[in-house]
Amino acid sequence: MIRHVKTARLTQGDKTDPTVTKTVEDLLVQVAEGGDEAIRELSIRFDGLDRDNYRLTAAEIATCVNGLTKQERHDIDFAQEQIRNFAQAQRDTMLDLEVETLPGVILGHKHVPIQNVGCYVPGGKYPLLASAHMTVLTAKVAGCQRVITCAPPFKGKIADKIVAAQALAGADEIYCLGGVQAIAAMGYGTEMIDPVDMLAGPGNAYVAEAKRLLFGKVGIDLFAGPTETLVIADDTVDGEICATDLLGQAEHGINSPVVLITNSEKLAKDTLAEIERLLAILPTAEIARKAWEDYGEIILCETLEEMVGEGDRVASEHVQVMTVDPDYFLNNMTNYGALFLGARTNVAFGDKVIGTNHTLPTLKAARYTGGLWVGKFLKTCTYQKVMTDTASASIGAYASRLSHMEGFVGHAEQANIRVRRFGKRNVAYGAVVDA
Ligand SMILES: NC(=O)c1ccc[n+]([C@@H]2O[C@H](COP(=O)([O-])OP(=O)(O)OC[C@H]3O[C@@H](n4cnc5c(N)ncnc54)[C@H](O)[C@@H]3O)[C@@H](O)[C@H]2O)c1
Ligand SMILES: [Zn+2]
Repeated sequence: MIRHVKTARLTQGDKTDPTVTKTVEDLLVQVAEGGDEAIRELSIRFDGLDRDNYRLTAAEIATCVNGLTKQERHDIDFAQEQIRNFAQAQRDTMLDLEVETLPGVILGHKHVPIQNVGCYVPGGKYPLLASAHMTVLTAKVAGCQRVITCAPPFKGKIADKIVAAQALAGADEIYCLGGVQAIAAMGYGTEMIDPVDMLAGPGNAYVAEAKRLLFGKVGIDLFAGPTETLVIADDTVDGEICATDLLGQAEHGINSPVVLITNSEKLAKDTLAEIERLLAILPTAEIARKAWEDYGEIILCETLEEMVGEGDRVASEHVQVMTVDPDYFLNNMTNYGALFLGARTNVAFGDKVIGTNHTLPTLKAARYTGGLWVGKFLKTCTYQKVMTDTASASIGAYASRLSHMEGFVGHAEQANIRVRRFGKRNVAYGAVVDA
C-alpha cells in the first residue's frame, strides 16, 4: 500500500503555469517587433543592465578569465575536463552507418553537427557557471561551428565567473543577457545577434517556456525548467543524509519540488525531523523551506515494485537512489532525467563536476527524453544510393505500384522512368509489371 507521510500543498509537474505562458508570449512579441531596442528595455527592466551592445568585448572577457584565482581556475578546468571526457566518450559511441539492405541498395546515416547553437546559462538567483560547461562545451565536442552564449548579469553586473567558464568552454560570442530577452534574441536574431538554429540550456520557468514557444522556428534541446529532485531510500541510510539531499536541491528555487520515496516509516519520520533541524541552520533556508512546504512530499511504499511505480509516476529530473541494491532501480525505472546510484554520490556531484550533463528534463518531460548530451547537437541524417541498373528497376517497380495505390501518378512516373531506362526485365527481386 502507498501512503503519503507528507503531501505537497501545491502541484507542479504536469504543465507550465498559464500566467507564465502569457507573460512569455507578450515578451516574445515585444522582441520580435522591437529588436535591439526591446532587448535593451527588457534588460533594464528585469536585470538593471543598460548597455549599447550586450555582446562582451574581448577585453571584458579577458578580465573575467584573468580575475579567477588559481584555485578557481584549476577547479573550473577540472570540471570542464570531466564533462568534455564523458561527452567525447558518448560521441565515440555514435557511429555513422552504411549498409547494403538489398543487392545494390546502399542506405546510410551520418551525424551532422548543428551549425549555429545558442546556449543559455542561468544566473538570476545564483551565477550557475556549471551550465556553461554543460552547454557550450558539449556543443563544441559535437563539432558545432558557431556556439554563442547568454547569461544574465548577477546583481546588475557582468557575472564574471560565468563569463570565464563560457570563455574557457570555447564560446564564440558571449552576451550579458538573461531571461526571455536572451532566448528571443538568439532565436529570432536582431541587429546585434545573428539568429541560431538551436537553443540549449536550463533556466527558470520563463526561460524554459520561451524555448518551448520558439520550438519549430528553432530546435531546442529539451524542456529544462526549475530543478526537481526525488530521493529513493531505504533503512540502509539515515534521515540526515536524506534531508541533506532534499534541501540541497530545494535551495534552487521556491518552485523546486523535492520528494522522498521510502519503504521505511522510521526513515520517513527521521527525515521530516532532520529537515526541520537543517532548515534552522541552512543559509539558503528561506528558499528551501518554501520549496519544501509547497512542493515537498514523502511517499511511503511497501514493496520495491511500488517504489519503482511511484518513481516513474513522479518522473523527476534527478533521482538519488540510496537503497541496499541501487541497481534494481537502474534496471527497472524508466522515467528519470538522471540517476545517482548509491550514497557515495549525489546530485551536487552531477550538477557541478562529475562529468554527466546537468541539463535535464523537468515537468515530467523525463517520460519522453533524457537530458542534454552531445547527441542532441547532432542531426542524424540519412542518405541512399542505388548502385546497379537492376536494383533501380526492381525498386522502381515496387515504388510505381505503391505510388499508384495512393493516387500519386507523378511519383509513379519518377519510378517508371527508371524502370524504362535501367530495367532490362532481368530484375533481382520482386516481379516487374510493365509500366
Ligand atoms: N532543468 C535543469 O537542467 C536545470 C539545471 C540548472 C538550473 N535549473 C533551474 O534554472 C533556474 C535558474 O533560475 P534563475 O531565475 O536563477 O535564473 P535564470 O537565468 O533562468 O532567469 C533569470 C531571468 O529571468 C527573467 N525573469 C525574472 N523574473 C521575471 C518575470 N517576472 N517575468 C519575466 N522574466 C523574468 C529575467 O530576465 C532574468 O534575467 C532555476 O529554476 C533552476 O532550478 C534547471
Ligand atoms: Zn542542483
